Amino acid sequence: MESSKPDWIVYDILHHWVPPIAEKLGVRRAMFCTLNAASIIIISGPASIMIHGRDPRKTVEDLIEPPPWVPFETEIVYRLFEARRIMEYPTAGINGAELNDNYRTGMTYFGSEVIAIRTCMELEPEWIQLLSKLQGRPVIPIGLLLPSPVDEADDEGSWLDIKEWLDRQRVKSVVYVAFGTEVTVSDEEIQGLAHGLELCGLPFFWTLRKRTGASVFLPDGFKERVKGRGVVRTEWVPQTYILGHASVGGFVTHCGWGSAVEGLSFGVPLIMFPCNLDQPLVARFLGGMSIGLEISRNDQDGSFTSASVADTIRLVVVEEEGKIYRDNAASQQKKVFGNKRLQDQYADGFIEFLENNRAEM
Ligand SMILES: O=c1ccn([C@@H]2O[C@H](COP(=O)(O)OP(=O)(O)O[C@H]3O[C@H](CO)[C@@H](O)[C@H](O)[C@H]3O)[C@@H](O)[C@H]2O)c(=O)[nH]1
Repeated sequence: MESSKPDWIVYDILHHWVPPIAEKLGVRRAMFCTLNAASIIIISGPASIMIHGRDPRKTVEDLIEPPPWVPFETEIVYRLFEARRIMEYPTAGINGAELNDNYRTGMTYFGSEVIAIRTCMELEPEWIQLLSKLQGRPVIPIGLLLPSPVDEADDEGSWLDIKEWLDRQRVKSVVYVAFGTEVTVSDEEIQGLAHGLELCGLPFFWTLRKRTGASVFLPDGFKERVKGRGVVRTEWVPQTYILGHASVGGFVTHCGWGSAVEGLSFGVPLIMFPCNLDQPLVARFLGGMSIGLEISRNDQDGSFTSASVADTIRLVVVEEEGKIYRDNAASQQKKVFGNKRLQDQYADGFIEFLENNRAEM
């Protein structure tokens, strides 16, 4: 920063050490939140409370209710087994660990002049306004940052091989399965999902990255039984290219905000299997819009059956009773998630804001 003298620095929500350095050097400061507004508000409240460790939520039961700083009614809450996972998360804000995520987020808010956030007013106006009120700073929704179009010459992640397989499948018949880059899906969960995919009878493409479980954890004989119908890849794949392919008809997702937005930007309805962090909140939020359906799980321990995996997939992707999810995903794609003009306006607006509010020389 000292040598390049930027006008602005834009940083992630946990980089609490950036704002004091920038301020000293006269560089303007924008925090960039890659979570949606409802999720970040529910995860961490007003900066002053987070910095001083005064989060009133101390028990699992506290987390299954909306936090006290949300003044309106909402269905966006954790379930019991999810709240337990939140409590156990190593850097969770509510476990009192030094420099925990809530402290860091609080300090980042505190040192920032504005909050830029990957969302838009069409989706969650009341939450965006609340975020600004709670943190006492302007909040700039910068839109959903739509995926770049497919570059046919780009073979990153063996796209051309994958495309060749997708091209051979029927339109809107393939189930794409992926759980992002951070969460750990247990061996037991992988087994349950695998049996469910086998049972659903539809073609599927599963990116099961090594971090979330290697192919050795798949049920015995799984690969042979689904041969020709199912593909399992353990290395990085070009997710947005896959989701944009005409053969994809449903997305089994952990509901990371990035993945959810990508799927919906192509009008692909979601089969939701949220794991941790903001993901359950994203699932409740999008579930409320009926653009996807959660795989039902036991409230106490999160267990689920492979039959419910198969049924949810079939309902969302092919069954007549699930048409509402496909229709809503398609109409929301047009209106909001895939509306390039609208989303570009948000991004352009942010750039304009940065240009009009440069650091004083
Ligand atoms: O093989 C792969 C695997 C992932 N991706 C991409 O990686 C990104 C994953 O992002 P996201 O869906 O947001 O998931 P996480 O990586 O798990 O994201 C973390 O950050 C998100 C906010 O940015 C939170 O919503 C999540 O809960 C948190 O786990 C997406 O752009 C995917 O397209 C690929 O392109 N290929």
